[in-house]
Amino acid sequence: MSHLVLRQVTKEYGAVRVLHCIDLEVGNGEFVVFVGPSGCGKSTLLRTIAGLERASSGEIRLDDRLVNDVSAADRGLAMVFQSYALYPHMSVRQNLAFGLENSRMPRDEIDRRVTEAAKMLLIEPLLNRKPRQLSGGQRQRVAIGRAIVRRPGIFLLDEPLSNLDAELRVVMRAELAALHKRLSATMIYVTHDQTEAMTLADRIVVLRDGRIEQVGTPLDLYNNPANRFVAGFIGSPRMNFIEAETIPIAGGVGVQVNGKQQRLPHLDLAPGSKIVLGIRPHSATVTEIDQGTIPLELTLVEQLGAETILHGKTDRGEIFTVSAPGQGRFSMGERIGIALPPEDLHVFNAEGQALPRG
Ligand SMILES: Nc1ncnc2c1ncn2[C@@H]1O[C@H](COP(=O)(O)OP(=O)(O)OP(=O)(O)O)[C@@H](O)[C@H]1O
Repeated sequence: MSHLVLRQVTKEYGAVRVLHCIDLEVGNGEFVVFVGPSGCGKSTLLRTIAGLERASSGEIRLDDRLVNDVSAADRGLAMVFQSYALYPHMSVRQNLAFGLENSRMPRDEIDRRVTEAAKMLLIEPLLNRKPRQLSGGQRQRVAIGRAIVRRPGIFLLDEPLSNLDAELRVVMRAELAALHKRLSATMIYVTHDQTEAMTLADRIVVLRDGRIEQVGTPLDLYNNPANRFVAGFIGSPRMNFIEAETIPIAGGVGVQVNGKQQRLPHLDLAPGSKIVLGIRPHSATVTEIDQGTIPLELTLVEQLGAETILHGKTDRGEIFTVSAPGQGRFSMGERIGIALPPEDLHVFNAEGQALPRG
């Protein structure tokens, strides 16, 4: 179990900078997840920590040791790839043992570690099979086992579940969470799946265009996104955004929603400021079209059993999603009213930065 510090880490490929001044600390035993859209630099950051890429500038410290010039093999980390990267001609047992044999570890210690990892991952009966004789989930277990036997300071996992079907992903997600607890291991995990990030992480790092947008616990990011990008990225279905302009309301400012004034408490803005209101689909409520509610024309109705997800367009053409509890009778083309409870509204300025809420 190791602890990692990144200070002002940048990575450039030629003239293109793909990581910008990354500052981050990952504590002993922490499970940290990097999320962000495709191409934002998640894998590059992980590979730079692993030593598979060299940082262009900045410092990488593992347990207070500067490791910028230390090779990947000597950093004491283990990486698990999306592609599993198993040796096809070797048995599961040989795949698990291979890295240890290369380090000239005594045979009985290798056998002990292989057996222990195989037991932990429930792959003992598969030890004599070749990778092609395994299912996707079993292969991924072997890939994780190969990391476990090395007893690394940090596990680095690059989209390890993305080749699995939806059901197996959920099972493996739970197993990974249990494994993290059991090993008390430091883990850094890359995914573009925000549900995976929410369910696994102690802390999430949201990246965009090679920069950190926000770092926090899953609920920190969900409840208090620092900006519109994080607000839209964390939470499913994604947050709705509605453009508005502040108006003076007795003792403060507010907004006008469909002819009705709504106060925005604790908002320190001049009247006439352009803002964006954010509301999660599970916070907005479906009601009659009335003064103060936003009319929505439904374009898609998704019956999920316990809830109905309604997608539609406002009269201004903004796309809006709302969740109605239960199995309501809605049809496409129908017009409904949406109420925005003021206590659940997020407010962003014109630049997309979140404004403090009461
Ligand atoms: N070897 C390379 N040479 C040049 N550019 C690269 C190289 N590797 C990555 N990049 C660029 O760096 C940026 C970040 O890539 P990276 O693979 O880290 O993104 P990612 O967030 O992991 O994306 P994805 O989710 O699609 O895997 C991308 O714009 C990519 O094109």
